[in-house]
Amino acid sequence: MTAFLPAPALLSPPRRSRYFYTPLSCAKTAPQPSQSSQTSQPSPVASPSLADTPINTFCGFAALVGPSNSGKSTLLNRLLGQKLAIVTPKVQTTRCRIAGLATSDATQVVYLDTPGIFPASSRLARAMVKSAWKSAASADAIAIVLDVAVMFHEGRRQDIRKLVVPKDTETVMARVAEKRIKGHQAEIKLCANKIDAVPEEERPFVEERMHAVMEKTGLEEAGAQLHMMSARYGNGVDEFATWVKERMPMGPWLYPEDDLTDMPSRLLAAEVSREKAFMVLKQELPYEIAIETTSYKDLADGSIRITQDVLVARKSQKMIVTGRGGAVIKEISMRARHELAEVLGSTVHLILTVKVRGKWKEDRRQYEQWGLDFNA
Ligand SMILES: Nc1nc2c(ncn2[C@@H]2O[C@H](COP(=O)(O)OP(=O)(O)OP(=O)(O)O)[C@@H](O)[C@H]2O)c(=O)[nH]1
Repeated sequence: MTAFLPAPALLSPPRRSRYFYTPLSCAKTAPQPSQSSQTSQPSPVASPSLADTPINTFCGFAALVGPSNSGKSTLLNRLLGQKLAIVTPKVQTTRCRIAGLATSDATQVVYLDTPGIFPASSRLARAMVKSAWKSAASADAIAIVLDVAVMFHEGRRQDIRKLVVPKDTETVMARVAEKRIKGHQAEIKLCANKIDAVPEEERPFVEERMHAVMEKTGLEEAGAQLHMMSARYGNGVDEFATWVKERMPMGPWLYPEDDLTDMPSRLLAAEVSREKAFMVLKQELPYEIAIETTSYKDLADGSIRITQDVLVARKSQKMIVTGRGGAVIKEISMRARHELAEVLGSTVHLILTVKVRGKWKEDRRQYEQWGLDFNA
Protein backbone atom coordinates (compact mmCIF):
# COMPACT_ATOMS: atom_id res chain seq x y z
CA MET A 1 0.00 0.00 0.00
CA THR A 2 1.14 3.51 -0.69
CA ALA A 3 1.87 5.48 2.45
CA PHE A 4 -0.79 8.13 2.52
CA LEU A 5 -0.18 11.54 3.89
CA PRO A 6 -1.81 12.38 7.19
CA ALA A 7 -4.97 14.45 6.95
CA PRO A 8 -4.19 18.16 7.32
CA ALA A 9 -5.34 20.12 10.32
CA LEU A 10 -8.35 21.38 8.44
CA LEU A 11 -9.50 23.41 11.37
CA SER A 12 -6.34 25.34 12.02
CA PRO A 13 -7.43 28.90 12.75
CA PRO A 14 -7.29 30.96 9.58
CA ARG A 15 -6.37 34.60 9.47
CA ARG A 16 -9.67 36.16 10.21
CA SER A 17 -9.85 38.42 7.21
CA ARG A 18 -9.80 35.46 4.85
CA TYR A 19 -13.42 34.70 5.63
CA PHE A 20 -14.66 38.06 4.53
CA TYR A 21 -16.21 38.61 1.20
CA THR A 22 -14.71 41.51 -0.67
CA PRO A 23 -15.38 41.32 -4.38
CA LEU A 24 -13.17 43.43 -6.57
CA SER A 25 -14.73 45.11 -9.53
CA CYS A 26 -15.07 42.24 -11.95
CA ALA A 27 -14.36 41.68 -15.56
CA LYS A 28 -16.78 38.79 -15.48
CA THR A 29 -19.60 38.16 -13.12
CA ALA A 30 -18.90 35.79 -10.28
CA PRO A 31 -21.93 33.74 -9.29
CA GLN A 32 -22.87 35.07 -5.88
CA PRO A 33 -25.43 34.33 -3.23
CA SER A 34 -28.39 36.66 -3.32
CA GLN A 35 -28.14 40.11 -1.80
CA SER A 36 -30.40 39.12 1.03
CA SER A 37 -27.78 36.72 2.30
CA GLN A 38 -25.01 39.29 2.56
CA THR A 39 -24.00 40.37 6.03
CA SER A 40 -23.88 43.99 6.92
CA GLN A 41 -20.55 43.61 8.64
CA PRO A 42 -17.78 45.75 7.26
CA SER A 43 -14.92 43.98 5.59
CA PRO A 44 -11.57 44.56 7.25
CA VAL A 45 -9.87 44.11 3.90
CA ALA A 46 -9.42 47.42 2.19
CA SER A 47 -10.75 46.76 -1.28
CA PRO A 48 -7.88 47.59 -3.62
CA SER A 49 -8.71 49.63 -6.65
CA LEU A 50 -8.35 48.06 -10.05
CA ALA A 51 -5.21 50.10 -10.54
CA ASP A 52 -3.63 48.06 -7.72
CA THR A 53 -4.61 44.74 -9.25
CA PRO A 54 -1.59 43.10 -10.78
CA ILE A 55 -1.63 42.95 -14.52
CA ASN A 56 -1.02 39.71 -16.37
CA THR A 57 -3.17 37.85 -13.90
CA PHE A 58 -5.31 34.79 -14.49
CA CYS A 59 -8.68 34.10 -12.96
CA GLY A 60 -11.48 31.63 -13.56
CA PHE A 61 -13.92 29.11 -12.17
CA ALA A 62 -13.41 25.41 -11.53
CA ALA A 63 -16.55 23.43 -10.71
CA LEU A 64 -16.45 20.28 -8.57
CA VAL A 65 -19.47 18.24 -9.62
CA GLY A 66 -20.50 14.65 -9.02
CA PRO A 67 -22.85 12.33 -7.22
CA SER A 68 -23.65 12.80 -3.55
CA ASN A 69 -21.02 11.73 -1.04
CA SER A 70 -18.22 11.40 -3.60
CA GLY A 71 -15.92 13.76 -1.70
CA LYS A 72 -16.39 17.15 -3.41
CA SER A 73 -16.43 19.14 -0.16
CA THR A 74 -13.48 17.19 1.20
CA LEU A 75 -11.59 18.00 -2.00
CA LEU A 76 -12.46 21.70 -1.73
CA ASN A 77 -11.21 21.82 1.86
CA ARG A 78 -8.04 20.00 0.88
CA LEU A 79 -7.42 22.39 -2.03
CA LEU A 80 -7.81 25.37 0.29
CA GLY A 81 -5.73 23.78 3.05
CA GLN A 82 -8.45 24.43 5.60
CA LYS A 83 -12.06 23.68 6.25
CA LEU A 84 -14.66 25.72 4.45
CA ALA A 85 -17.31 23.29 3.21
CA ILE A 86 -19.09 21.00 5.61
CA VAL A 87 -18.35 17.30 5.33
CA THR A 88 -20.40 14.42 6.72
CA PRO A 89 -20.65 10.70 5.93
CA LYS A 90 -24.30 11.29 4.90
CA VAL A 91 -25.43 11.94 1.33
CA GLN A 92 -26.70 15.35 0.15
CA THR A 93 -24.92 17.37 2.78
CA THR A 94 -24.03 20.32 0.58
CA ARG A 95 -27.14 22.37 -0.13
CA CYS A 96 -25.79 25.32 -2.06
CA ARG A 97 -22.87 26.36 -4.17
CA ILE A 98 -19.84 27.22 -2.07
CA ALA A 99 -16.98 29.18 -3.57
CA GLY A 100 -13.48 28.62 -2.23
CA LEU A 101 -10.77 30.99 -3.39
CA ALA A 102 -7.24 29.77 -4.07
CA THR A 103 -4.86 32.53 -5.09
CA SER A 104 -1.22 31.86 -5.76
CA ASP A 105 1.41 33.32 -8.04
CA ALA A 106 -0.53 35.22 -10.70
CA THR A 107 -3.62 32.99 -10.64
CA GLN A 108 -6.86 33.07 -8.73
CA VAL A 109 -9.02 29.97 -8.95
CA VAL A 110 -12.62 30.21 -7.77
CA TYR A 111 -13.46 26.60 -6.87
CA LEU A 112 -17.18 25.90 -6.84
CA ASP A 113 -18.23 23.08 -4.55
CA THR A 114 -21.70 22.00 -5.61
CA PRO A 115 -24.56 19.91 -4.22
CA GLY A 116 -24.40 16.27 -5.23
CA ILE A 117 -26.23 15.30 -8.40
CA PHE A 118 -28.93 12.70 -7.84
CA PRO A 119 -32.43 11.98 -9.15
CA ALA A 120 -34.36 14.90 -7.68
CA SER A 121 -38.04 14.85 -6.86
CA SER A 122 -38.63 17.52 -4.19
CA ARG A 123 -38.37 21.25 -4.80
CA LEU A 124 -35.26 21.50 -2.60
CA ALA A 125 -33.57 18.59 -4.37
CA ARG A 126 -34.34 20.06 -7.80
CA ALA A 127 -32.94 23.43 -6.73
CA MET A 128 -29.77 21.77 -5.41
CA VAL A 129 -29.18 19.78 -8.59
CA LYS A 130 -29.90 22.81 -10.77
CA SER A 131 -27.37 24.83 -8.79
CA ALA A 132 -24.72 22.16 -9.46
CA TRP A 133 -25.31 22.20 -13.21
CA LYS A 134 -25.34 26.01 -13.26
CA SER A 135 -21.90 26.07 -11.66
CA ALA A 136 -20.61 23.61 -14.25
CA ALA A 137 -22.00 25.75 -17.06
CA SER A 138 -20.05 28.81 -15.91
CA ALA A 139 -16.78 26.97 -15.27
CA ASP A 140 -13.49 27.11 -17.13
CA ALA A 141 -12.54 23.68 -15.78
CA ILE A 142 -14.78 20.91 -14.54
CA ALA A 143 -13.83 18.14 -12.14
CA ILE A 144 -16.23 15.23 -12.00
CA VAL A 145 -15.58 13.76 -8.57
CA LEU A 146 -16.61 10.14 -8.15
CA ASP A 147 -16.27 7.58 -5.41
CA VAL A 148 -14.23 4.56 -6.46
CA ALA A 149 -14.56 3.00 -3.01
CA VAL A 150 -18.28 2.44 -3.61
CA MET A 151 -17.50 1.00 -7.01
CA PHE A 152 -14.85 -1.28 -5.66
CA HIS A 153 -16.73 -2.55 -2.64
CA GLU A 154 -19.90 -3.20 -4.58
CA GLY A 155 -18.00 -5.19 -7.16
CA ARG A 156 -15.73 -8.18 -6.84
CA ARG A 157 -12.00 -7.87 -6.53
CA GLN A 158 -9.94 -8.42 -9.66
CA ASP A 159 -12.94 -8.83 -11.90
CA ILE A 160 -13.32 -5.50 -13.59
CA ARG A 161 -16.57 -6.48 -15.26
CA LYS A 162 -18.05 -6.71 -11.78
CA LEU A 163 -16.87 -3.28 -10.65
CA VAL A 164 -20.17 -1.49 -10.49
CA VAL A 165 -20.30 2.15 -11.50
CA PRO A 166 -23.43 3.56 -9.88
CA LYS A 167 -26.09 4.90 -12.24
CA ASP A 168 -25.88 8.44 -10.76
CA THR A 169 -22.17 8.52 -11.56
CA GLU A 170 -22.67 7.43 -15.17
CA THR A 171 -25.42 10.00 -15.61
CA VAL A 172 -23.17 12.84 -14.47
CA MET A 173 -20.33 11.63 -16.69
CA ALA A 174 -22.58 11.38 -19.74
CA ARG A 175 -24.14 14.78 -19.22
CA VAL A 176 -20.82 16.60 -18.79
CA ALA A 177 -19.48 14.81 -21.89
CA GLU A 178 -22.54 15.80 -23.90
CA LYS A 179 -22.13 19.47 -23.00
CA ARG A 180 -18.47 19.45 -23.96
CA ILE A 181 -19.15 17.68 -27.25
CA LYS A 182 -21.85 20.27 -27.97
CA GLY A 183 -19.30 23.07 -27.62
CA HIS A 184 -18.87 23.89 -23.93
CA GLN A 185 -15.28 25.06 -23.61
CA ALA A 186 -14.40 23.81 -20.13
CA GLU A 187 -11.81 21.06 -19.96
CA ILE A 188 -12.70 18.04 -17.86
CA LYS A 189 -10.90 15.93 -15.26
CA LEU A 190 -12.51 12.77 -14.03
CA CYS A 191 -11.35 12.59 -10.42
CA ALA A 192 -11.54 9.00 -9.23
CA ASN A 193 -11.60 9.80 -5.53
CA LYS A 194 -11.16 7.66 -2.37
CA ILE A 195 -8.46 5.62 -4.04
CA ASP A 196 -6.98 5.12 -0.55
CA ALA A 197 -9.86 2.70 0.09
CA VAL A 198 -8.72 0.43 -2.74
CA PRO A 199 -5.65 -1.77 -2.20
CA GLU A 200 -2.77 -0.68 -4.40
CA GLU A 201 -2.61 -3.93 -6.35
CA GLU A 202 -6.29 -3.54 -7.29
CA ARG A 203 -6.03 0.03 -8.59
CA PRO A 204 -5.12 -0.90 -12.19
CA PHE A 205 -8.46 -2.77 -12.40
CA VAL A 206 -10.33 0.29 -11.21
CA GLU A 207 -8.45 2.44 -13.72
CA GLU A 208 -9.23 0.06 -16.55
CA ARG A 209 -12.90 -0.01 -15.61
CA MET A 210 -13.02 3.78 -15.42
CA HIS A 211 -11.63 4.07 -18.93
CA ALA A 212 -14.31 1.69 -20.18
CA VAL A 213 -17.02 3.84 -18.60
CA MET A 214 -15.44 7.01 -19.99
CA GLU A 215 -15.65 5.43 -23.43
CA LYS A 216 -19.26 4.43 -22.89
CA THR A 217 -20.40 7.82 -21.58
CA GLY A 218 -18.58 9.89 -24.20
CA LEU A 219 -16.04 11.36 -21.78
CA GLU A 220 -13.12 9.94 -23.79
CA GLU A 221 -14.44 11.67 -26.89
CA ALA A 222 -14.89 14.85 -24.86
CA GLY A 223 -11.15 14.76 -24.09
CA ALA A 224 -11.54 14.17 -20.35
CA GLN A 225 -8.55 12.90 -18.42
CA LEU A 226 -8.71 10.36 -15.62
CA HIS A 227 -7.05 11.31 -12.36
CA MET A 228 -6.83 8.99 -9.37
CA MET A 229 -6.85 10.77 -6.03
CA SER A 230 -7.58 10.73 -2.37
CA ALA A 231 -9.09 14.00 -1.22
CA ARG A 232 -9.00 12.78 2.36
CA TYR A 233 -5.26 12.07 2.42
CA GLY A 234 -4.11 14.49 -0.27
CA ASN A 235 -2.77 12.06 -2.85
CA GLY A 236 -2.98 13.52 -6.34
CA VAL A 237 -4.50 16.77 -5.10
CA ASP A 238 -1.51 19.03 -5.83
CA GLU A 239 -1.28 17.68 -9.38
CA PHE A 240 -5.00 18.34 -9.81
CA ALA A 241 -4.63 21.91 -8.50
CA THR A 242 -1.79 22.56 -10.97
CA TRP A 243 -3.92 21.25 -13.83
CA VAL A 244 -6.75 23.58 -12.82
CA LYS A 245 -4.44 26.58 -12.44
CA GLU A 246 -3.10 26.08 -15.94
CA ARG A 247 -6.62 26.23 -17.34
CA MET A 248 -7.58 29.60 -15.89
CA PRO A 249 -7.99 32.35 -18.49
CA MET A 250 -6.19 35.67 -18.36
CA GLY A 251 -8.15 38.27 -16.42
CA PRO A 252 -8.22 40.34 -13.26
CA TRP A 253 -8.77 38.66 -9.93
CA LEU A 254 -12.33 38.76 -8.67
CA TYR A 255 -11.45 38.81 -4.95
CA PRO A 256 -8.60 40.10 -2.80
CA GLU A 257 -5.66 37.75 -2.55
CA ASP A 258 -6.26 36.80 1.10
CA ASP A 259 -9.97 35.99 0.90
CA LEU A 260 -10.94 32.37 1.29
CA THR A 261 -14.59 32.47 0.26
CA ASP A 262 -17.45 34.60 -0.97
CA MET A 263 -19.70 33.02 1.63
CA PRO A 264 -21.23 35.58 4.02
CA SER A 265 -20.30 34.92 7.66
CA ARG A 266 -23.95 34.40 8.61
CA LEU A 267 -24.24 31.57 6.12
CA LEU A 268 -20.87 30.12 7.08
CA ALA A 269 -22.00 30.05 10.72
CA ALA A 270 -25.28 28.36 9.77
CA GLU A 271 -23.40 25.75 7.75
CA VAL A 272 -21.17 24.89 10.72
CA SER A 273 -24.22 24.34 12.94
CA ARG A 274 -25.89 22.30 10.19
CA GLU A 275 -22.85 20.03 9.96
CA LYS A 276 -23.00 19.41 13.71
CA ALA A 277 -26.74 18.72 13.51
CA PHE A 278 -26.04 16.20 10.72
CA MET A 279 -23.52 14.46 12.93
CA VAL A 280 -25.60 14.45 16.11
CA LEU A 281 -29.03 13.63 14.69
CA LYS A 282 -29.93 10.19 13.38
CA GLN A 283 -31.31 8.93 10.08
CA GLU A 284 -33.52 11.26 8.07
CA LEU A 285 -33.92 14.06 10.60
CA PRO A 286 -30.93 16.14 9.42
CA TYR A 287 -32.65 16.50 6.04
CA GLU A 288 -35.69 17.94 7.76
CA ILE A 289 -33.94 20.85 9.38
CA ALA A 290 -32.68 24.21 8.21
CA ILE A 291 -30.54 26.64 10.14
CA GLU A 292 -30.99 30.36 9.85
CA THR A 293 -28.62 32.88 11.42
CA THR A 294 -30.87 35.56 12.85
CA SER A 295 -28.15 37.83 14.23
CA TYR A 296 -24.37 38.04 14.06
CA LYS A 297 -22.69 40.69 16.19
CA ASP A 298 -19.07 41.56 16.85
CA LEU A 299 -18.95 42.56 20.51
CA ALA A 300 -16.73 45.20 22.06
CA ASP A 301 -14.61 42.59 23.87
CA GLY A 302 -13.68 40.97 20.55
CA SER A 303 -16.06 38.04 20.89
CA ILE A 304 -18.89 37.26 18.48
CA ARG A 305 -22.53 36.69 19.42
CA ILE A 306 -24.48 34.54 16.97
CA THR A 307 -28.13 33.59 17.27
CA GLN A 308 -29.62 30.93 15.04
CA ASP A 309 -33.02 29.36 14.54
CA VAL A 310 -33.04 25.62 13.98
CA LEU A 311 -36.13 25.13 11.83
CA VAL A 312 -38.05 21.88 11.87
CA ALA A 313 -41.30 20.96 10.17
CA ARG A 314 -43.17 19.32 13.06
CA LYS A 315 -43.57 19.51 16.81
CA SER A 316 -42.42 15.89 17.20
CA GLN A 317 -39.18 16.80 15.41
CA LYS A 318 -38.71 19.76 17.72
CA MET A 319 -38.82 17.40 20.69
CA ILE A 320 -36.16 15.14 19.19
CA VAL A 321 -33.87 18.00 18.15
CA THR A 322 -34.23 19.57 21.60
CA GLY A 323 -33.72 16.30 23.47
CA ARG A 324 -34.47 15.51 27.08
CA GLY A 325 -33.65 18.57 29.15
CA GLY A 326 -32.24 20.19 26.00
CA ALA A 327 -29.42 17.63 25.80
CA VAL A 328 -29.42 17.23 22.01
CA ILE A 329 -29.51 20.88 21.06
CA LYS A 330 -26.87 21.60 23.71
CA GLU A 331 -24.60 18.99 22.11
CA ILE A 332 -25.09 20.52 18.65
CA SER A 333 -24.50 23.99 20.04
CA MET A 334 -21.37 22.99 21.94
CA ARG A 335 -19.81 21.33 18.88
CA ALA A 336 -20.73 24.24 16.60
CA ARG A 337 -19.46 26.86 19.04
CA HIS A 338 -16.16 25.07 19.36
CA GLU A 339 -15.62 24.94 15.61
CA LEU A 340 -16.83 28.50 15.00
CA ALA A 341 -14.39 29.78 17.59
CA GLU A 342 -11.56 28.08 15.69
CA VAL A 343 -12.77 29.18 12.27
CA LEU A 344 -13.42 32.79 13.28
CA GLY A 345 -10.48 33.08 15.64
CA SER A 346 -12.62 34.56 18.45
CA THR A 347 -14.71 33.53 21.39
CA VAL A 348 -18.19 32.74 20.10
CA HIS A 349 -21.47 32.96 22.01
CA LEU A 350 -23.89 30.78 20.09
CA ILE A 351 -27.58 30.73 20.93
CA LEU A 352 -29.66 28.09 19.12
CA THR A 353 -33.46 28.07 19.28
CA VAL A 354 -35.46 25.18 17.84
CA LYS A 355 -38.58 26.40 16.07
CA VAL A 356 -41.36 24.71 14.15
CA ARG A 357 -41.76 26.29 10.74
CA GLY A 358 -44.00 23.85 8.96
CA LYS A 359 -43.11 24.60 5.39
CA TRP A 360 -39.56 25.85 5.38
CA LYS A 361 -38.90 23.72 2.29
CA GLU A 362 -41.55 25.79 0.51
CA ASP A 363 -40.25 29.12 1.81
CA ARG A 364 -38.76 31.21 -1.01
CA ARG A 365 -36.60 33.16 1.48
CA GLN A 366 -34.67 30.04 2.45
CA TYR A 367 -33.78 29.39 -1.16
CA GLU A 368 -32.69 32.99 -1.70
CA GLN A 369 -30.47 32.75 1.34
CA TRP A 370 -28.68 29.76 -0.15
CA GLY A 371 -28.55 31.24 -3.65
CA LEU A 372 -30.87 28.48 -4.93
CA ASP A 373 -33.58 28.85 -7.55
CA PHE A 374 -36.96 28.45 -5.83
CA ASN A 375 -38.61 27.62 -9.16
CA ALA A 376 -36.12 24.97 -10.30
N1 LIG B 1 -11.69 7.07 2.27
C1 LIG B 1 -11.96 8.28 1.79
N2 LIG B 1 -13.07 8.92 2.18
C2 LIG B 1 -13.31 10.15 1.67
C3 LIG B 1 -12.44 10.75 0.73
N3 LIG B 1 -12.97 11.94 0.38
C4 LIG B 1 -14.11 12.09 1.08
N4 LIG B 1 -14.32 11.00 1.87
C5 LIG B 1 -15.44 10.79 2.80
O1 LIG B 1 -16.66 10.70 2.05
C6 LIG B 1 -17.76 11.26 2.78
C7 LIG B 1 -18.45 12.32 1.94
O2 LIG B 1 -17.55 13.38 1.72
P1 LIG B 1 -18.05 14.83 1.28
O3 LIG B 1 -16.84 15.64 1.00
O4 LIG B 1 -19.05 15.36 2.25
O5 LIG B 1 -18.81 14.45 -0.07
P2 LIG B 1 -19.66 15.40 -1.03
O6 LIG B 1 -19.44 14.91 -2.41
O7 LIG B 1 -19.34 16.84 -0.78
O8 LIG B 1 -21.13 15.05 -0.53
P3 LIG B 1 -22.55 15.79 -0.84
O9 LIG B 1 -22.55 17.05 -0.03
O10 LIG B 1 -23.54 14.78 -0.39
O11 LIG B 1 -22.65 16.02 -2.30
C8 LIG B 1 -17.15 11.83 4.08
O12 LIG B 1 -17.34 10.87 5.09
C9 LIG B 1 -15.67 11.97 3.74
O13 LIG B 1 -14.83 11.90 4.87
C10 LIG B 1 -11.24 10.04 0.35
O14 LIG B 1 -10.41 10.47 -0.44
N5 LIG B 1 -11.08 8.81 0.91
